[in-house]
Amino acid sequence: MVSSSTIQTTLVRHQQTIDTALRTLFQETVSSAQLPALAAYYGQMQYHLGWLDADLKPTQSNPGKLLRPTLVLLAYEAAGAWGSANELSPDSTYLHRALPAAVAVELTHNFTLIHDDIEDGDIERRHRPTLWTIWGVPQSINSGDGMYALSRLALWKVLEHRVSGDIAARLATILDRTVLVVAEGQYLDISFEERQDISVSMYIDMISRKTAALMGCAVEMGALLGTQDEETIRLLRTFGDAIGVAFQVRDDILGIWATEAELGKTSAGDVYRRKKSLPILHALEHASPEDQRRLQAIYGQKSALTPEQVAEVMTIFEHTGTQAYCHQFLRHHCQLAHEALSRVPHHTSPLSRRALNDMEILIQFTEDIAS
Ligand SMILES: CC(C)=CCC/C(C)=C/COP(=O)(O)OP(=O)(O)O
Repeated sequence: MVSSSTIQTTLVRHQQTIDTALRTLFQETVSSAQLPALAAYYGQMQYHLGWLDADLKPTQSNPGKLLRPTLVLLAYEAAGAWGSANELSPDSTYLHRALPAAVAVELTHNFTLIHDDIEDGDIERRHRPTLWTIWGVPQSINSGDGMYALSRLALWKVLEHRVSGDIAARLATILDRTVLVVAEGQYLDISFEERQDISVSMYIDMISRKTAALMGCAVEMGALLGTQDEETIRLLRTFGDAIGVAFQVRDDILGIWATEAELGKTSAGDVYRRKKSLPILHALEHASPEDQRRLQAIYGQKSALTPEQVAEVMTIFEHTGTQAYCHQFLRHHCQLAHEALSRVPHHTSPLSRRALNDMEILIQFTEDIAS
C-alpha cells in the first residue's frame, strides 16, 4: 500500500517549480496583450487555473496535483535530464529546459477542460463553479481557445533553453497530434452517449485517446528533452500511455465502488449518473441474457434511477464478476507501465534513479485500489 504521504511527497517534489513556471510563462506570454480592456479575458483563464476568484481577486488556492506537468519533469529526469545534472541537489536550474513543455501540457489540459465543461454542461470543477456558469458559454469557448494558443506559445520558449529547432518542432508536433487525438476521443465519448452498442474495446480505444494520450504525450515530451536515445523515449511513452489508461480505469472503479467517505460524494455515483464507464460496459457484454435485458431497460429509461434500481445494477455487477474484471484490467495496465519502466536503459545518475522510483510509486498508487 502506498501511503498518502508517500504519494504526496512524490507529487509535490516539483509542484512549486511547476506552479511558478506556469504563472511566469503565462504572464510573459500575455504581457503584450495586457490592455485594460483585456484584463477580464485573461482573468477568466486565471480563474479557471485557480489563481483568481470569480471577482478576479487573487485566491489562496494551492496549485493542485499538476500531475501531467509532473510527468514531463519526471520523464525528463528519468531519461537523463540531457546529461546536465548527475547529482541530486536542491538547485533545480537543470529543470529549466523542460519547464516550457510542462507548462504547455498543463495549459493544453486546462483548455480541454474548459471546453469539456461546456460540452458536458458541468457546473462544478475542482469544487468551484465552472467558467461558463459565471461568464457564459461564448466567453468560455473563447477563453479555452486563448488558453490553447498560450500553451503553444509557452512551448516555443524551449528555444530559449538551448533546445534545438528540430527538437522544438518535434515537441510541437507531438503536442498537436495529441490535441487532435484527444479531440477524437472526445468525439467518440460524446457519440457513445447516444449509442447502446458500445463494447469494452471501443471504450478502451476512446479513453486511450481522450485521457491517456495527453499523459503519454507529457512523458514523451519530457523524455525527448532528456535524451537522444529513441528506445528510452519509446519505453517512457509506453509507460505514459499505460498509466494514462490505468488512471482512467481507477477513476471508473472509484466512481462505482468507492465508499462515500473515500469519494466525498455518493457511492455508486456513476450508476446514478448512468455513466458508460468500463464496469457497465463489461456487464452489458458479459452478464446473463436476462441481466443484460435488465441493465438495458434500466440504463435506457428516461426517468432518474431509484436506489432500488441502483442496488439491482450493483447486484448484476456482482453476479457478472465486473469488479474483479476491472481490477484485473487495472493491474494489467499497471504491469505494462512497470515493464516499460524496468526496461529503460539503466541510468547510474541518482537523479534518473529517483525519477524512475517516483514513477514506480505512481504506478503503485494507481494500482492500490485493486490489491
Ligand atoms: C477536446 C476536448 C474538449 C477534450 C476533453 C478531454 C477531457 C480529458 C475531458 C475530461 O474528461 P471527463 O469528462 O471524463 O472528466 P471530468 O469528469 O473531469 O469532466
